[in-house]
Amino acid sequence: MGSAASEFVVVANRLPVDLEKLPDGNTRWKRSPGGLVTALEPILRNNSGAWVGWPGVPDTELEPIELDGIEMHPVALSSKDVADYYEGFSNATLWPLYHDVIVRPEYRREWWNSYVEVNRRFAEATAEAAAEGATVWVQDYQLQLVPKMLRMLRPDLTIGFFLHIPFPPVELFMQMPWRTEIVEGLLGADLIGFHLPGGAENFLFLARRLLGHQTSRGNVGVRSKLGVVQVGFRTVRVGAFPISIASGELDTAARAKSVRDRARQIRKELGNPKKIMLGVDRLDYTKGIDVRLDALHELIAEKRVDPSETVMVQLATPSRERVESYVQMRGEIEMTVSRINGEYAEVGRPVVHYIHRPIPRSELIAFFVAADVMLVTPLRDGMNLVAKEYVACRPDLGGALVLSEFTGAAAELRQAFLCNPHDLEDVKDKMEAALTQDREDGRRHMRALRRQVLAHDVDRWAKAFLTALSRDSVAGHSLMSTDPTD
Ligand SMILES: Nc1nc2c(ncn2[C@@H]2O[C@H](COP(=O)(O)OP(=O)(O)O)[C@@H](O)[C@H]2O)c(=O)[nH]1
Ligand SMILES: O=P(O)(O)OC[C@H]1O[C@H](O[C@H]2O[C@H](CO)[C@@H](O)[C@H](O)[C@H]2O)[C@H](O)[C@@H](O)[C@@H]1O
Repeated sequence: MGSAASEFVVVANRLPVDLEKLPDGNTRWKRSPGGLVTALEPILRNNSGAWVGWPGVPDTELEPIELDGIEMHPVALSSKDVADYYEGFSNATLWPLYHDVIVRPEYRREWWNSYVEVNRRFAEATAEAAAEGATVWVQDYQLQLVPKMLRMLRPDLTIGFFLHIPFPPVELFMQMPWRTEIVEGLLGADLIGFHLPGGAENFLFLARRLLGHQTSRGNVGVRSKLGVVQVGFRTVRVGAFPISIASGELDTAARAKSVRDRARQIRKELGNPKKIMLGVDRLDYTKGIDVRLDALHELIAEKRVDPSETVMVQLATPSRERVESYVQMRGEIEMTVSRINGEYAEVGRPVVHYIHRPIPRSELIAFFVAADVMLVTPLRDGMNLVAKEYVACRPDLGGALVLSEFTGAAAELRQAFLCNPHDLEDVKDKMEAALTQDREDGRRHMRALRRQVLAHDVDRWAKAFLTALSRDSVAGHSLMSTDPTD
């Protein structure tokens, strides 16, 4: 154990900040992309803990540093680690496998070897950072071997693991050449969390069938009724904890005069259209950006949407830009945007406004406030925080949410215009219904959505998970554990 001694440690592939190297040779920290960071950063900031993660640039060794009340422990990755562990095994093997094989996962032994080696590095860095008896919370698919490795290094720790992406059906998971090692790696934790009961149940089935462990049977509840796996003398619990956002903060931010003014200005800058539709995503093939563009294209062609009255804004944050499937998808999306604009735009009035760079958070909130229809159409998504953020930003009860059934968020946001992204006619119908909804119906739906999002914020998510993880609740439960954590 090192001299550092944090009682609470988050371990994630990325630190919440990326180191940016400027052209003049200086460096600065900027916020990292994605929902995991959005969710966890405020929790750690308010609970003064440590965060172990990669600073986002290769070949850079950094000392621990305190930023915004969080003790950052950077883990160095070489360019080869980034290519093999991050772009390779994490994002060209696990990511597509866990997202229903939307693109074909590649199983390469050298990527797996790198994944094992980098997971060991993270486990060692965490063992150094954690105080005797500390609680460690390991995050996501990039680090599934860390729980077991860390338990071997530091049996005194309480270890939680949370998976932010879907856990796939058994038939798909069984493709994985290193399936046993992954399930064993996860079983090093005391508590394994998934967004949805279905993921937890898939995992329990595998622990039983693949590794022959005794497990509980029957359904897992949401923030309640945990499943149990008996691993020798240890009992590992498995549960569903749907993640959320800092909804109160967003609600307040969206009410600010400056934000409302900016929202009005955005509408003006877009040519004062009758309706603004909005998409906000990392540029990822799971997000179904192509689906909503194709739907819009057909709706215009069928004269169900008038391009002189309706615009779409697609904010697409660059992501995983060296992974081949991402390069290809970017080309296809940009081609579709050009085609729609080529066919239907007037000079100075594009139909689709496409921005391929991150925008500041305050600007993003103003876009949420301005948008009449929010388009969230992933083919598969663990949760999708953007859908919840849009709802939190509508204290005026305006707007409409078109939401794919294949997101984790759809399990909670039942009053949205739910659609099947594999059925283009359904997506078109829901987009049209959202554009033409009756004002009072819209307000009623938004009120119900907001009740859900404001009551279940990210603090409640973390509290539910950490309460279930705490040592008291670990002690003395049996294979029939049903402890409520709500
Ligand atoms: N500030 C900022 N945040 C963004 C931008 N694009 C996406 N985000 C945030 O990134 C997060 C995306 O989370 P989520 O929808 O769960 O999808 P994920 O990218 O797969 O984690 C949300 O908190 C978004 O608000 C952007 O351009 N600027
Ligand atoms: O770190 P990157 O490779 O740039 O990717 C960004 C993050 O994407 C994924 O986010 C997921 O977590 C969200 C919060 O739980 C969830 O709402 C969303 O559905 C997931 O896709 C990924 O899981 C993170 O590890 C990445 O940091």
